[in-house]
Amino acid sequence: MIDWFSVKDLGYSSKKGLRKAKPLLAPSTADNHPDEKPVAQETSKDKQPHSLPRNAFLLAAPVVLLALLFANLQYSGPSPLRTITALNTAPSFIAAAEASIRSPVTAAKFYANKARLAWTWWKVTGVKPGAGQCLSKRFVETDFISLEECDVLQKLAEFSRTHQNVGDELTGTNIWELLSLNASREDLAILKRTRDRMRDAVELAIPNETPLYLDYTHLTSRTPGNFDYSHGIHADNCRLSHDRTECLELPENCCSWRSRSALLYLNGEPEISGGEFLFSDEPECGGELIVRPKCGLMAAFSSGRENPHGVLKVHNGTRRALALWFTYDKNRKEYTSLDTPGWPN
Ligand SMILES: O=C(O)CCC(=O)C(=O)O
Ligand SMILES: [Fe+2]
Repeated sequence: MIDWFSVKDLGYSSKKGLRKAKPLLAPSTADNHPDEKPVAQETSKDKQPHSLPRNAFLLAAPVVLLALLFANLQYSGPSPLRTITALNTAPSFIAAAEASIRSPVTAAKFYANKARLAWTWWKVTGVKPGAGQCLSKRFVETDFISLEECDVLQKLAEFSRTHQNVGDELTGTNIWELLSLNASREDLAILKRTRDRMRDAVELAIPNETPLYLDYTHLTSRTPGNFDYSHGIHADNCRLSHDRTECLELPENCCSWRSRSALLYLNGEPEISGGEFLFSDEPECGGELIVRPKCGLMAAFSSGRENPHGVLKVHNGTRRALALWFTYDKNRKEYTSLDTPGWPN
């Protein structure tokens, strides 16, 4: 489940990446030193330093909420969901998304989550999120999984043996391969849980009336290459023309049925240089945006022409990511059966 207005989110900042969450409320002295004698008569002045952080937080919360509300009201363009209709290649997608928002409960969850995501977007990219429009087609999450979980997923990514690119810059592995190579059940359980959580986060942030299914799970490893891009600018469910004004149908075998994409990065901070994820230029989203991959950072977006993206060259190290694609087509679901041999229930 999503951690609404997670307090630990407030510990991050800046374009350059993310620093560790810091607690907002300092532990009280009494907690740290149980043997310390209580002060006999504390004056109200004495109390102030202890209560200030809590008061500051209580005062700041409504101000932040009002600021986010104001940012949303300022935006006067078309409904964010309609914007996707105009651009997305699947015509039924937006009607379904709008219908799903009509339920007051879904709407409340959606807007609360959107306010939180607006804050996260700002912290990660340094750009105000176009007063909300942008967030209906792309968003980022920070601290989505722990360092330990990143390590487990990196270990699974090491199983990769499917060479896919010129110069062997990219290798990837999938669930079938992991099962056939007897990856540990505990590790697979972490993979399963992570991808289910990613699905939930994507479904909540960019909704639709029908359920979202996992279409394909790819654990990728990218190493230094000879080109400027490790993965050139592209869209995931159609083929972008060079001037990016058109997006053509992809061949039958892949992947026009994909509606959502999500990438979760797995490298600890000093492990790699380069390999930045790039959202290509979109004026209402703050122009070209670079997201520096880091353990627990997730970038997610709708898979059509509205989200051209790519990966810059890796300079050092092996860049590892969990890439997921999602579909609304039940027949494309990655697992038709939960009791696939070896796959944790
Ligand atoms: O690894 C990434 O950051 C993006 C990869 C990607 O866009 C893709 O595989 O389609
Ligand atoms: Fe992609």
